[in-house]
Amino acid sequence: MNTTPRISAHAVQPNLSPLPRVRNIIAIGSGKGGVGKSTTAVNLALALAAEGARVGVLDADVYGPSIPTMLGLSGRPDSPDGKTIEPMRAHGIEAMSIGLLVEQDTPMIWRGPMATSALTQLLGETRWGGQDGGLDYLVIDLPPGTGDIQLTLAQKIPVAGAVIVTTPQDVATLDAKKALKMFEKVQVPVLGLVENMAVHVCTSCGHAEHIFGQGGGERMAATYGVPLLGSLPLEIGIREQGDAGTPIVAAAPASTAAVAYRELARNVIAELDKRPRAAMPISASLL
Ligand SMILES: Nc1ncnc2c1ncn2[C@@H]1O[C@H](COP(=O)(O)OP(=O)(O)OP(=O)(O)O)[C@@H](O)[C@H]1O
Repeated sequence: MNTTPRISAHAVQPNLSPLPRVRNIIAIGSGKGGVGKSTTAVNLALALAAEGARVGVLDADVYGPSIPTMLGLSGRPDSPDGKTIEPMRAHGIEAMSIGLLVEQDTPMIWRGPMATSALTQLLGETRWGGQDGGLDYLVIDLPPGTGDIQLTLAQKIPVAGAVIVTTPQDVATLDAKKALKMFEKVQVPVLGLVENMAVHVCTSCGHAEHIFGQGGGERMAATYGVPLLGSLPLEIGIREQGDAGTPIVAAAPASTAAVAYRELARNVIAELDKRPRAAMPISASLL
């Protein structure tokens, strides 16, 4: 197996101050809620790490943070200097979430600007890659939709590319198109789509069913001229492992689903490779 990491570094939008230790920020968005955005974000992050990269994940879903549960994280992150926060670690990747800073049952009753400012602070004040000499990829799990938070974050954070998650269902692709348009409007390159819950194979009889419809992701990708980066099955193991805090890429790396996430990760890297290179190599930007 070739384990040589193929790490990309890309130009970011002008006028945005890049995070000094982060080479590529990948935003994971969706139009509709519940389509599997967080599940995709954590498994993609782990799959990128399995390709040999140093990876972090930021849970930007302030109103429904699920990354701590999906990564099996508990407790509070450390702040040795009282100014910056150490990211927490799980399954070989770094993670930060508003959910790690508040009680689990505390609702975030914040208006858009407050949530956005809390998130940009969380992003900037976390010592990403502090122990590993930097991160190759920081995966940001955005809240669903195209509201104030997503828009402001997309404008404020130097995102190398966005990945849009949808199910094949019309109501989901319709909203995914809005997310795609939003990224285009704020000049964040759309790397492509992920079609989640594309097919369900019965564990008893092997019958394949397209519960949420068939070909929706492919059609949308063709219509908008963006790649279909991956197609994930609707599978009980993906749900169970997410709930258990050991996502399927970590728990069952040889499973069909994990192999599909690894392919997604390689496609994301390949898409980033097609973008213009950043002027500064990571070794220099880390100085
Ligand atoms: N491919 C899959 N197979 C089976 N279950 C899945 C799959 N993808 C996601 N799920 C499950 O669907 C539910 C919603 O997934 P997830 O929380 O990742 O969605 P989301 O789009 O991030 O939701 P939200 O809008 O709340 O942020 C979870 O219970 C998750 O375990």
